[in-house]
Amino acid sequence: MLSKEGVEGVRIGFKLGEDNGKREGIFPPQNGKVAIVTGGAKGIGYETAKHLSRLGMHVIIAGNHENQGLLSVGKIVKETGNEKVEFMYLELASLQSIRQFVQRFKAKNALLHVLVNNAAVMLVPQRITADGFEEHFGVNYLGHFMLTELLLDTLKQSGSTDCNSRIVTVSSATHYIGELNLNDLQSRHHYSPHGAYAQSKLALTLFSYQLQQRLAADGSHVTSNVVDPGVVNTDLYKHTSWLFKLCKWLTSWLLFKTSTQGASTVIYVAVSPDLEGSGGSYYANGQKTKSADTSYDEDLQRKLWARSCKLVGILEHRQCAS
Ligand SMILES: NC(=O)c1ccc[n+]([C@@H]2O[C@H](COP(=O)([O-])OP(=O)(O)OC[C@H]3O[C@@H](n4cnc5c(N)ncnc54)[C@H](O)[C@@H]3O)[C@@H](O)[C@H]2O)c1
Repeated sequence: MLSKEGVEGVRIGFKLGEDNGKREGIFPPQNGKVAIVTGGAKGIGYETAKHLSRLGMHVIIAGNHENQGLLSVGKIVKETGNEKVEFMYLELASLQSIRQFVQRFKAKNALLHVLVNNAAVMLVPQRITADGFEEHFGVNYLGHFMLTELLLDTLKQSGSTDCNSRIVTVSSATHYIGELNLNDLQSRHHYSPHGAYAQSKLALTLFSYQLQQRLAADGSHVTSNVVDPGVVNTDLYKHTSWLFKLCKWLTSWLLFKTSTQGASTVIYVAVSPDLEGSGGSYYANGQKTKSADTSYDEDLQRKLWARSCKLVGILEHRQCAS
């Protein structure tokens, strides 16, 4: 099957966005490329990892549940026939674990063409990470901030003019109602699970745009984009009320996307030739879309960046230079 560039393409079994039928999931093979998918053992991350493997990529599932990760690797190998799929332990709630993950990855001397910042928790009770960060902020945002920062040199080495490396950060429509409280990023004065999740997703969106600016300013062949996968029937909702779960159970066939549908925009942004060299955008339903006005506030982006460097203990002038 030929993709629109005339390259022998791989159909990966879904249609993109709401213009179903106009654009199908046919992408050029990605053999020889390497991807890391955080939280790739289940849900949207699993489908992303599976489809990237089907395209021939070497995929690393980075997650904090080893058994589940190994089971997912086995399923993907069986289903795609691609044996270059592996699990590597990564606990995003621990800066030490993130550092160790990056050390182990770098010891492989592999390139890195796609980083999918996908893992998340949602609506968890007030809890803190190993480093004392509020869990939504620490896992969803700061963990990925740190991971990306430590992998940036490899991403830069792996990208080229006609084949940029790609950072795909999974946000959520919830970011539209998010507020970033620079005076209380850890929600110590007031905690609401919804507010904390929304703040983490707004932070990821601000980060992704600021990262793109910095990458473009230093002429890197790396792009950074954000994706909203839509409302998807996954375990992310396990901390919701029983009433919500009942409604979800009754209506999921109608109102919720499947994980494969949820992964479609993530995969599109990770590999589509349409987006070569293009960064700094927000995608939903396979289309470039406007994110919340606050997310474009460059002053806020820079402030969050500086604060994040401080919180994770990275010198701002390292990669984070303003
Ligand atoms: N499901 C939806 O409706 C929906 C809507 C909008 C955005 N999203 C986003 O999509 C992404 C994927 O979510 P999903 O729906 O597949 O959820 P999911 O619960 O099925 O998967 C989340 C993954 O993150 C991993 N994870 C959680 N905490 C971790 C930690 N501390 N360290 C390492 N990994 C950790 C989990 O193990 C799991 O593999 C998330 O970023 C989520 O915010 C989902």
